[in-house]
Amino acid sequence: MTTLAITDGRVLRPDLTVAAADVLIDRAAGEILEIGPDLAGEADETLDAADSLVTPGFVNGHCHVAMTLLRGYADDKPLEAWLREDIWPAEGELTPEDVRAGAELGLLELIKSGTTAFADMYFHVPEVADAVETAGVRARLGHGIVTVGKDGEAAREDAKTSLEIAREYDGSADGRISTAFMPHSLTTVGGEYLAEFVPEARDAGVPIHYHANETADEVAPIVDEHGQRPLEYAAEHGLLEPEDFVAHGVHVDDREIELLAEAGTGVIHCPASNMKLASGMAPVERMREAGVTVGLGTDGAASNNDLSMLDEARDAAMLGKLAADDASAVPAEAVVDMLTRGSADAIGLESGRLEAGAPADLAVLDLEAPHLTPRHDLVSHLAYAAAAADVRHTVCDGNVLMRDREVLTLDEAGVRERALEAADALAGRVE
Ligand SMILES: CSC[C@H]1O[C@@H](n2cnc3c(O)ncnc32)[C@H](O)[C@@H]1O
Ligand SMILES: [Zn+2]
Repeated sequence: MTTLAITDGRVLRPDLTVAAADVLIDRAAGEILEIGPDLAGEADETLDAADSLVTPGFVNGHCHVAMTLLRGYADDKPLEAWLREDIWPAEGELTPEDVRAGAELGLLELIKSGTTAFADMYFHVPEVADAVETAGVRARLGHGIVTVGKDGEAAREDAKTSLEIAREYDGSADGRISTAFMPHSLTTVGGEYLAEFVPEARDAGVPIHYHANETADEVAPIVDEHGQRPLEYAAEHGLLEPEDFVAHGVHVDDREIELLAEAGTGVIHCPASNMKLASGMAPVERMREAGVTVGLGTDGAASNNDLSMLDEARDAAMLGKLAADDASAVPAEAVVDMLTRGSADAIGLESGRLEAGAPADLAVLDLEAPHLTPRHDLVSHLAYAAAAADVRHTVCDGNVLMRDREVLTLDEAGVRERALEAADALAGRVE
């Protein structure tokens, strides 16, 4: 057994207390062996965490990681116009190589900001999976299905692709990659395809992930056409199971919150995307009070415009208070819980907590910074004051992905150069 010790840090425990301790990791198993004093002597390798906070690696519960190529490409529009006028035409030009370049850029950003796991919906998933395997993070990946505007054959092909990808890649990259069946949303995938393919996804044993209740404009047609709220419609189509998770959940009423809580279906709150596209304010406090598992996600870099989960945490706290008209709503502890355990639980991963037996997925944040001084409360700092640049080490599955701010699994300069080239060529093709 080879071991790694994270030494002399302050460790964020599952009960959200902080203790001075070392973390001893079994590298081959990718698991935490022990958290306690003076473990450096038992380790083959050490990672210094003096003056640092050791936290579970952040879990990004909803992303389109390759959309980094479209960062800044189209801003300041609402969802529907943004997708139809700008994003979908550009995505129509993306090659598998572009998606690989965009995914690597996004993964670089995730590792540099302390994220060790993410859920991703996109196309050209083999390229995303390959990049994830190289980068060393954990991911739940899926091919996003859109059937509107397609003939029956093309629509069925898209759904079949999602199922095949989910079957083929589940458990790949030494178990770091898991998958899901991913209909894009309840309005962009026809009910007949849900009826045909959801039972197959259940047979394949993979969860289902989709955008839901993101904008008021997306809710209205479902109510008009089916006489049901979107999540009632989703339940009727077998899309609300404990392993499933929905992105956004902004416009949910009391009955839908009850349905989510009863079903155990997770919600990934994406506050930055919801603010930028002016989609609305999710009732996070009410969902958490009702017992819904709530996690956090960035959504894609084209609607955010970065992939920092620490930014997302701060946004969730701020927006949650505004939505509830209550400064005590969505407090720091709730936000840190959503950033780590909440997202992990929602997307069906064991990570998100630092304790013996848990996956060795963690981030180490440098506390020696003016904006993290003084240190009354480190949970408060994580929720409100820490930033991506404070992350000094990132570890996933027992492997050091970034040491002292140097990413070890990806060549940063090469990744940036390939992404720049791909983005410029893409913009040229779309014009
Ligand atoms: C078919 S792959 C996924 C698909 O989703 C698009 N997308 C990005 N952000 C959002 C969002 O906030 N709501 C709905 N759809 C979104 C992305 O551009 C891909 O086309
Ligand atoms: Zn999305």
